[in-house]
Amino acid sequence: MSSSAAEPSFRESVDLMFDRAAALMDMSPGLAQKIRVCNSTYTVRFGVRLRGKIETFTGYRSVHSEHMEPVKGGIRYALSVNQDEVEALAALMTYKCALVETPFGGAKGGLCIDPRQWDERELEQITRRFAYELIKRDLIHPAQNVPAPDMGTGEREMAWIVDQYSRMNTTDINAKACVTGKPLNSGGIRGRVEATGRGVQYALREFFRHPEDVARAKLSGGLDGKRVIVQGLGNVGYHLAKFLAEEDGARITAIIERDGALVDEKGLDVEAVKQWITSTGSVKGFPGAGFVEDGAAVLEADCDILIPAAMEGVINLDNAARIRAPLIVEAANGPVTFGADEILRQKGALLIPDMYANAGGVTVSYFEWVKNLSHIRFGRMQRRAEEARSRLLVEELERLSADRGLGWTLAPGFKDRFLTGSDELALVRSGLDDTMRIAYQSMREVWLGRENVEDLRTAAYIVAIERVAATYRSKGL
Ligand SMILES: NC(=O)c1ccc[n+]([C@@H]2O[C@H](COP(=O)([O-])OP(=O)(O)OC[C@H]3O[C@@H](n4cnc5c(N)ncnc54)[C@H](O)[C@@H]3O)[C@@H](O)[C@H]2O)c1
Repeated sequence: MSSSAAEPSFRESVDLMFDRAAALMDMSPGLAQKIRVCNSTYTVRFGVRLRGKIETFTGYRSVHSEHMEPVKGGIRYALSVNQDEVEALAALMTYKCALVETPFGGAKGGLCIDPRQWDERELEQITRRFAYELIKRDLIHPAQNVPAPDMGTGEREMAWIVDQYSRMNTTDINAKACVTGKPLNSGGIRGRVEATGRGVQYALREFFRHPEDVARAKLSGGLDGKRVIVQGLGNVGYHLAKFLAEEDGARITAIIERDGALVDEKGLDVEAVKQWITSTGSVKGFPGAGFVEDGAAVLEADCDILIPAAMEGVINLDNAARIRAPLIVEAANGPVTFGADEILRQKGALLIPDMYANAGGVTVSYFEWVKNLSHIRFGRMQRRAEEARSRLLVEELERLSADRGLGWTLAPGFKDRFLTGSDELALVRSGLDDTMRIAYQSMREVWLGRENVEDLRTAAYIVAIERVAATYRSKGL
């Protein structure tokens, strides 16, 4: 995305960020090098007969670190997919999983394809063939390598992949755990589709619980009324924009898409914009909002929070100096290049890094994987425990009221609702919320507690690298 000749590649950018953090740590250069490099990248070229001729596709599955297995990371469908990008994304997965303590190594996959050029039947053929190539080599496997959706893929592709794996491994009782982000009827979990956007919301809520941190971004108060610009109204961007607007009172003052940006200082109706894009294929012509042809220029507009949620490299050496947002939340992976990161820091902007901000997806993927392996509806066990706790609480309230002659009565229906316990979605949400709070605390401790650590990204890298290093130290290389 970035155009300056001085800009490093995406993978180099991730490595430079790693080096900046590692230089502040007490770790041997040899171990740092081992953690930083990508273990392996598999390239596959395969042919599929489509529309009367043979089309050749190129795909990748990169494994960055197997310090824990399975390795985990999405599969991206885009024409821009290449080895450098897949390796950068795989490395970020290693650090992300370590930061939020999901017990996975890091991986990523990609297929060079514009999914909009093919119809559903053709996409199924292509996906099954790509999956076949990866399954054959254990690059999709419940115990070794578990993909998930990323840009250009979703539940539909994951359903084809799990079905393909099941056909090729008919006796594997854990087949459903070979991929996450599946539809519910293929072994998915409630709350996975929205999980990354929900995680961004929880990350922001946690940030705004710390007034000193908010002040460092030259902001004050909470999320209510904050002016937010979102780039990319796909899976991640749509959910986070909707939740922030509908549940936290934020104003989405601009939505930037591929073909332009919509702007409205009063706040855009996210649901209406999404429906418009779905029905017309574009943001153009959306009624009642301003339209800017050069969408990328809107990244530089005045706002409180800028959330790039589309792709990497969009804030780079060319535009970083003109970015006005005091707070930038990396919902996408790698939207800010290494050079841009330095410029933003010098300007005093505060950045919540990708490996933390968008970790909601992999966190809920972990819950889905555990659900598949345990062969029991997620939360059935916890539900029993919660019901028992709730029952004790209600009994205690009733006893207190009777003892003291208070005459308290519980609202009609309340007791029943209270005693039903939590459903799967509530458990997923509370597990995700806990994860985002705890990870923020661990990052924050390093950010504010250690000398020479100036920013949350470096802090996040330090926490992640320390955890990966600890695993290597205890189990050996
Ligand atoms: N899906 C997940 O669970 C997940 C998890 C973690 C991180 N991410 C990251 O979030 C980002 C978005 O992923 P997604 O799953 O939402 O993808 P998606 O394909 O669902 O949506 C991407 C959106 O961005 C738009 N877009 C693409 N290029 C753009 C550009 N140059 N300018 C403006 N808009 C553009 C697309 O039109 C689309 O609406 C990626 O960086 C991905 O790696 C996704």
